[in-house]
Amino acid sequence: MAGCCNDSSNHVVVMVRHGQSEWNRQNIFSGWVDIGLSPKGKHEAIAAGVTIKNSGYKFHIAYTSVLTRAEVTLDTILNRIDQPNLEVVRSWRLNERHYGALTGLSKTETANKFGEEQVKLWRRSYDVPPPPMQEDHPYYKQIREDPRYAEGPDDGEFPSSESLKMTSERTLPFWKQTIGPEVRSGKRVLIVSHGNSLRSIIKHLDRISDADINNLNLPTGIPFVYTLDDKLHPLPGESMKFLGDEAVIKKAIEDVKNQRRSTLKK
Ligand SMILES: O=C(O)[C@H](O)COP(=O)(O)O
Repeated sequence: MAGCCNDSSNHVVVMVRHGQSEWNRQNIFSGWVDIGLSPKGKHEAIAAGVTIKNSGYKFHIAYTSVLTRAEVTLDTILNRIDQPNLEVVRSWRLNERHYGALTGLSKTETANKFGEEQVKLWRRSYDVPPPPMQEDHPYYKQIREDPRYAEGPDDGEFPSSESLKMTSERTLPFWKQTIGPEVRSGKRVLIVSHGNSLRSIIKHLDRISDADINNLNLPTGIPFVYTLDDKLHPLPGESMKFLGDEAVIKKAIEDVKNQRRSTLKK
């Protein structure tokens, strides 16, 4: 099987950011709002499945968030790789970072109002959270009263806005206590999640500094591979290896980076 390691102390984890969502397409902050995939996102999910299949990967278990855009991307991939019945663990801890008061706002209009620099801080800095979502926010009730959160997060954990650092405080315990032991036991793991929840895991794995994490933009729907040692440290040169066509990958990364500029007023 391609992508397999004979050395049992090496562990393969494949990660994918969900395909483009309707709000990615419209350039709107989504966070915990349950927005579905756009037509392009559905194609990206299929393409991700084809790429993973062509690379020969098979999995023992998959992890995803409780948001539909990630679940649908995962299901699409599993169908393409002929593993529709794979064990799937869903957790709110892999949700997108909570975008607080910015949720539902246009990224372009927000940049026009608060300035590009401020929006870049909110979107990409390590420890600057967006303003909190108050109870009168149009999406507050929809998120807080969603039955999928009946089992958690509890009131104390439920975010009203999250920086990347705050996002890490829920993703990394899940990585270390739930996913990590499975990886170490020899299971091949697939994770389908979100731009910022994955950035928080990548920051940890690759020991990226608080300053440098600013520059990491994850493309939608492009699978990438980590090969880890027994301590779950990436092997040299085996971090974040994107699968697929190089030009497509480069363009997808640029598209995410330039999102806020796409219709910025002159
Ligand atoms: O929540 C969102 O709006 C996106 O999924 C991630 O957005 P970002 O690239 O602006 O962080």
